[in-house]
Amino acid sequence: MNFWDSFSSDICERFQRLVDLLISSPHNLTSVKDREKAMIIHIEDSLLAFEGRKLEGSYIDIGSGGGIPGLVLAIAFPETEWVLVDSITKKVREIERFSSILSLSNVTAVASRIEEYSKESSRFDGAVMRAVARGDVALELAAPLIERGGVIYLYKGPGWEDEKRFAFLASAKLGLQFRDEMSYRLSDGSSRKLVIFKKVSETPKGFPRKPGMASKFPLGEK
Ligand SMILES: C[S@@+](CC[C@H](N)C(=O)[O-])C[C@H]1O[C@@H](n2cnc3c(N)ncnc32)[C@H](O)[C@@H]1O
Repeated sequence: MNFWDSFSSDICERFQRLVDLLISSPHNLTSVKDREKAMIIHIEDSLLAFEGRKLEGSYIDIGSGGGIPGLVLAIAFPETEWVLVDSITKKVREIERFSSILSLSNVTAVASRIEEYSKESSRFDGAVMRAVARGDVALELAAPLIERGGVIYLYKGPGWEDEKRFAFLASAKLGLQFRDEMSYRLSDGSSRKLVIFKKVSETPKGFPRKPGMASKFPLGEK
């Protein structure tokens, strides 16, 4: 079965509409301006990572930019609830505009640094992050926001091989456990990974650290 055949025509139309909105945004949300390429880089990548998985519950997309992968997953799994966070307000306003045009009632967009948002937010069943930070930094930003038993999904490219040792060191300090590393290939031939960590114990006191500290003094190097 063709990959796209697993989605209804209504859902496929929303993916296409989202790509059109992304590439035509005046706020430079993506360097990919070709519609077909953008379908692969943004929609296919967001979805293939979760092929064969069913998402349920509440999720946070940290460093969502123009809403990727959060908006795509919110469309694909309408029964899930999403909070999409980015520190750049104009990007978040665009996410709000896209959600409204696409009539997505399961998406909330928040303009904040994630380290600040962590202090006031309730917890989520899972977090997704694509192209935000090195593995150890990403895990530190996500861990406090997840329920115990919840899951962090990192979208990674081939660079994961070089950064995984940092992520593993950090995970031990954050009450996280590595669960899986799933490889997939986009239809343009590029290879990707979905890396999965589970929160097995409470995040130790002191996290989140102040804004910027996670990347300035990464846990994977201490
Ligand atoms: C390269 S973009 C990736 C956007 C999107 N996830 C994607 O894959 O297209 C990284 C985004 O993360 C956001 N970001 C980085 N650090 C952040 C932080 N500490 N809190 C909130 N957003 C952050 C940036 O503002 C930027 O929009």
